[in-house]
Amino acid sequence: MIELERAGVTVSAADGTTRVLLHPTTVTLSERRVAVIGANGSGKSTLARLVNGLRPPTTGRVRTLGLDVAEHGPEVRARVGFVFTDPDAQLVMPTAVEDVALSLRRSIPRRREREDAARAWLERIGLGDRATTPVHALSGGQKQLLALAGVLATEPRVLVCDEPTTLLDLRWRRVVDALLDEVDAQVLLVTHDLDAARRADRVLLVHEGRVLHDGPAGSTVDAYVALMAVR
Ligand SMILES: Nc1ncnc2c1ncn2[C@@H]1O[C@H](COP(=O)(O)OP(=O)(O)OP(=O)(O)O)[C@@H](O)[C@H]1O
Repeated sequence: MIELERAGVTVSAADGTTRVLLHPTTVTLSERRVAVIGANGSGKSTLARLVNGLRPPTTGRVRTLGLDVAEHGPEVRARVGFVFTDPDAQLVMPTAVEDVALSLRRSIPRRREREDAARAWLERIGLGDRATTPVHALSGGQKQLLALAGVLATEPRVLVCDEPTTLLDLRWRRVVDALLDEVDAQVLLVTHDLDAARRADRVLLVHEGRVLHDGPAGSTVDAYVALMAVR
C-alpha cells in the first residue's frame, strides 16, 4: 500500500527561484500493478522516488506499507525495492554473480548457498551464462536485467521500477514483463511502454507535475495518447 497525502516536491535553484516538480498530490495505491505514464520531464520519477524516500516530500507526507518514508527511511528501503533506469546507478560488484549475492547477504549468511541462490536468480533472468562476466563487459540490456535480478533477490514487498526495460529488446522486455507480472510484490512501474501500462490494474497519467488522470489502464492510456496528439 502506497499513500500520498498532499505530497509535493519543490526545489530551490541557486538563483533563489523555486520550482515545483510535483504539486501536492493525494492518492492511495493498493492495486497490485500500478503504472505511471506521462511525457518526458512530467514528474513520474519524482513521484516514484517519493515511494521509498529517495526523494523526501517537501510538503505533505508519504506512507509506504504504513511507514512514513521521511521518518522510517531505512525500514522503508529494506522493504521497498527500487530499479533505476540507469543500471550503472545500482551495480556495484565486479561480476554479475557477486552483485546478486550482495543483495542476498542478509537473507543467506552462508557464502556457498548465497552464491548458488544468486546463480539461480541469474538463470531466471536469462543471464545464467554471464555469472562471472565482469559487469563492465555486459551490454546495456544485460546490465538492466542484472540490476532487476539484484532487486528481486531481496524479495521486496513493494517494487518500484523506473523505466526498467528501456534498453531491452523485445524478447527480454517480455521476460521482464512476465517477471513483474508474477512477482509477489506490489509493483509501481514508471514506463513509456504503453503495452506494459495497459496490463496494469491502475494507471496514473502525470502531466506538468500533477496527476492529470487516474483510473483503469484503458481510459488513462487513451487520455495520454489524446494529450500527446494535440501538443
Ligand atoms: N533536482 C532537481 N532540480 C531541478 N529540477 C529537477 C530536479 N530533478 C528533476 N527536475 C526536473 O523536474 C522535472 C520532472 O523530472 P522527472 O525526472 O520526475 O521527470 P520524468 O517524468 O520522470 O521524465 P522522463 O520521462 O524524461 O524520465 C523535469 O523537468 C526535471 O528536469
